[in-house]
This record gives sequence, structure tokens and C-alpha cells, in this order.
Amino acid sequence: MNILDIRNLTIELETDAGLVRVLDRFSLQLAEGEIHTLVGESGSGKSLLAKAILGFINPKWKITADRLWWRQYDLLNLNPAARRIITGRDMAMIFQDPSSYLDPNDKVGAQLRESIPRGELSGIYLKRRADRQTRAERLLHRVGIKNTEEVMDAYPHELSEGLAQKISIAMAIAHNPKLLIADEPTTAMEPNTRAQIYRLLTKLSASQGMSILMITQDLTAVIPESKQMSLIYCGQLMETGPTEQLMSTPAHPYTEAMLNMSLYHQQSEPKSRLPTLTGAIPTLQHMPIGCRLGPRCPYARKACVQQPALRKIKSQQFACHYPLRDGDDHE
Ligand SMILES: Nc1ncnc2c1ncn2[C@@H]1O[C@H](COP(=O)(O)OP(=O)(O)OP(=O)(O)O)[C@@H](O)[C@H]1O
Repeated sequence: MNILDIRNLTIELETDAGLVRVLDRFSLQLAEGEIHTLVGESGSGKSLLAKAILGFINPKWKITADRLWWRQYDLLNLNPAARRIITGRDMAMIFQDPSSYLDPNDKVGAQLRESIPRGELSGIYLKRRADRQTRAERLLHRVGIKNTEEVMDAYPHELSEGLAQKISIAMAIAHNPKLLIADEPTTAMEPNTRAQIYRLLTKLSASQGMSILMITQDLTAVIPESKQMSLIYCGQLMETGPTEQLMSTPAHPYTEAMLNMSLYHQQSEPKSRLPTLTGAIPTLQHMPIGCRLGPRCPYARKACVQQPALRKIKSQQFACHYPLRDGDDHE
């Protein structure tokens, strides 16, 4: 069952050059307990999508959607107070740089204790304080930290990058969210630490039935446990579906190009340059009309000045007039 259902979400921002569509009819569905990876180059609108889901919205942004549903809640039509309650209760986010999340002036223990929801503690002050401490230690155990006393007594800058990220995950899951948005949580980490963080997130998702929207810029960061994947380019959905299927038989030229790019980088001694995209990502003020990949796409033709509708082959969906594989049933 889809716990998050986004259909044709559009976000327009006011810039010096006028109103710009940073998300253009973007759709995404996330099932309960599922890990779904959103892949897109820098500036493609991934963080804005996360903000729209969490409700961190500037009142000046123009947001429309056929559907922006979280569980049974129609998020766009909730009043701000109700939305804040639902987001605070059900959702959490972690970031690329955990230190942006942690207060540098406060010891880790104090911050962890503070992250435990007040409503879950009862009794007199001394009991609540002791319970907070026990809950904080338990949180550390859940993220695989054993030397709890030492870690709680440290300031954030005294922690390694991986440890700091584990603390930010512990704080994010303190209220048992149903959705965790992980915005490039391992970028710039060394491979071992990266693998540890991924293992931890996968374990948490499996043990708590927590859905995770994993955000990344490149396909090499897509973990096998992420059964679903979506690719976004300049605010438009290019392709979405089962990760394995998209990796083995991409239908969209963008998915193919991203795959080629990641294969190229994985070669220890790259000999041949696999075909990827030419040119550069357009600026916000100069978005192409129709399919925004058009000017960089090797298969583009006249029809691409019209934005393609989403088409479907089994569970794989893509927005392309000239896909690498074809299907019959249109959505
Ligand atoms: N508040 C804002 N006002 C104006 N433009 C914005 C604002 N926030 C984001 N943008 C622009 O919207 C586009 C999408 O931004 P976003 O941060 O969502 O990209 P991203 O895919 O998350 O990139 P990255 O991977 O580098 O974080 C970018 O061109 C960005 O400059």
C-alpha cells in the first residue's frame, strides 16, 4: 500500500527572471516499509521535493498537485497547524552533513535526551529525567553504538563523521517516524563508513517498517535494498520503477546515460568513454520547453518540445517519446 502518493506536483518560485517551475508535474509513490531512491543531478529539485513533503514551504512558492497525500491525509489541503502535527509525528529527515543538524555547543547526551518526545515520559521530574537517560541510551544501541557514556559526554566536533551521522539518525528516529527522508546521507564519506550507514538504515527500515526516501546524485549510491527508484532531471520525472529493472533495461535515455556515467566511474582504468549526455544542465532561467532533457538527449526529435506523458511497461514508468524499449499500455 502506498503511504506517500504524489501526483503531478508542481512548484513555481519567483526569481529575478519571473516565475520558474522547479518541479514540473512530478510524481512519486512510496509504499509502507519500502526504501525508494530518488536520483538526480545537482539542482534537479530533490531537496525542494523533500521540503514539499515535509511542509517546509515558503508561502511565496506556488504549489499545485493532483495529489499530495501522506497516508489518509491530503497534505495540501490541511491547515498549517494540523500539517505540522502530522509531519512532526510521522516524518523525519537526515542530511548530508550531520553537523548541520547537531548543536556544536551542546554535548551529544543532552541533545539526544532533548530529542525524546515529552509526551512519552510520565511521572515526577526525577523519574522523567532517569527515563530520558535510559531512552537516550537505548536510542544509541539502536543505531549500533555501544560506548554510550563516552559518546554522550562528547561534543559533536569530537565525533567522527560516521558517528555523527549515527547520532543524527538516532535523534531522527527518536519519535519512531513512519517516513525518513535521507538527503545524500553518505556523500563524501569513505566507503566503509558509507556501508555502515546504509546497513543501519536498511536494518531500521526492516525492523520498524519505516519507509525511507533516499536522495542521491548518482546511481553508484543506490543500495540493493532500495527496491524502487526514480530519476529526476530539472524537476521532471524521467523514469520510475523497480531498481533492478531500471538498472538492467532502462527505458529512458536519461537512465541509460546515468548508468553509463556510473559504469564509467567504476572502471578502475577507464578505457572507453561510454556514451553519456553532452552539454550542461540548463539554468533555472533557461529551462527548455517540453522534455527538459531534449537539448542534451541523443535521441531527441521534434516531438520532444511537448512534455511526454508517463508511459508504463509492467511496473516501469517513463516519460519519453522515444524510449529505448516500448510498451503498449499508456497511463
Ligand atoms: N528558495 C529558493 N529560491 C530560489 N531558487 C531555489 C530555492 N531553493 C532551490 N532553488 C533552486 O531550485 C532548483 C532545485 O534546487 P534543489 O535544492 O531542490 O536541488 P537538488 O536536486 O536538491 O540539488 P543538490 O543535489 O545540489 O542539493 C535549483 O536550481 C535551486 O537553485
